[in-house]
Amino acid sequence: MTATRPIAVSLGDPAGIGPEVIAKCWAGRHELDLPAFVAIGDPRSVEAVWDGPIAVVDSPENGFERFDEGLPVIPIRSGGEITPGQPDGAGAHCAYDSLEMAVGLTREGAAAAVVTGPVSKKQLYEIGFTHPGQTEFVAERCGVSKSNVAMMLAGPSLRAVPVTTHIPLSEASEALTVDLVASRGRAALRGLIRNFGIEKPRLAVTGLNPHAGENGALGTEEIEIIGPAIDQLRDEGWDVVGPLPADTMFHDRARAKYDAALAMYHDQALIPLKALHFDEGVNITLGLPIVRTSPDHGTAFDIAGTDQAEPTAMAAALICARDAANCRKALAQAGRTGMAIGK
Ligand SMILES: NC(=O)C1=CN([C@@H]2O[C@H](COP(=O)(O)OP(=O)(O)OC[C@H]3O[C@@H](n4cnc5c(N)ncnc54)[C@H](O)[C@@H]3O)[C@@H](O)[C@H]2O)C=CC1
Ligand SMILES: NCC(=O)COP(=O)(O)O
Repeated sequence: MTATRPIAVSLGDPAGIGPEVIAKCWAGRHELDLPAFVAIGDPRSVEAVWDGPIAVVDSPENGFERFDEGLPVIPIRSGGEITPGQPDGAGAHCAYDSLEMAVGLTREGAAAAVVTGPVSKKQLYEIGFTHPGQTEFVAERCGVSKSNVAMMLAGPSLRAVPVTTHIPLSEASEALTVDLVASRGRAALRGLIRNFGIEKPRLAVTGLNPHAGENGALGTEEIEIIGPAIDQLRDEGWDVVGPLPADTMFHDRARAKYDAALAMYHDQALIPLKALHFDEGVNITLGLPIVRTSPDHGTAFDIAGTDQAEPTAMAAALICARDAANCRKALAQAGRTGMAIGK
């Protein structure tokens, strides 16, 4: 990461806890050893929950220069009043515009990485946001097909990637295909090399059904879809095991055997991750030309404005973004892409 390129952080929904956790990160930047960052969003959303110094800036470079003066914020004004815990349409537009600018600044190279603050999917859907989440939005802005990115939730002792993400559970089984499972698996494996520097990544793949289908007696997705996708990845030279029963894949001894778990649906991956690491979980989008991370938690409207929000997951997202950017830089300097083992 070059000296003048901070991380761009979109503040997320102005009525959520994004403004509070990023302000707390700035206040704790020395103890937490955080990289320089510039926030993007409405400065009033920070003022509503924090009485520390704010430096209104006009570019990431300017934010970097003034980082020690106050929390640097590139302003995106919300059209309405901001009341913590009470989201509205104007706030959703502000969250959307902040996200757009943070991604744009990172894509053009003015910022080293993007960290996205928590948004309310419901509020965004109501103003016409057509993507299931920020993951797919960033993928589209980067020109990457949504099936070639993967949403990884990462904590100190578990990394988990769901194949299907923000769709109703009743549709998850229908959405699984050999190609989708294989492409998410490939994105996960490449992502482990490119963002975490793991030279020979090991992937463990869950089944969908109880006991991974019990040899077809409890469901056939393992035989017809997940198994063939694993075979494809193995044929490409990747170290992949599965399909394994999901209920026995996440205890301590099991987790020691793999670098990431590929799960079939959202909660199959996110429940173990959040049970183990809610306060330090990071959401990282794999398969992008830029680095994008986010804290694992949401908008927490129930506690916004009450000074109860823990900044630790946001701090972990900043550190993960810095480390991933540095990892990619080191690979590039070695003339490598990180797209396959040894490559
Ligand atoms: N990265 C993102 O943009 C994400 C957005 N969401 C969105 O957030 C909204 C709310 O989702 P929920 O399922 O309620 O999850 P949530 O993470 O916002 O809240 C769940 C519970 O954890 C608490 N909590 C969350 N973060 C905390 C923190 N940093 N410190 C202390 N307590 C914290 C909340 O007060 C609440 O009781 C939804 O609209 C969802 O779409 C959810 C997850 C990630
Ligand atoms: N459950 C994870 C989540 O909601 C974050 O999704 P995204 O907005 O980062 O795609």
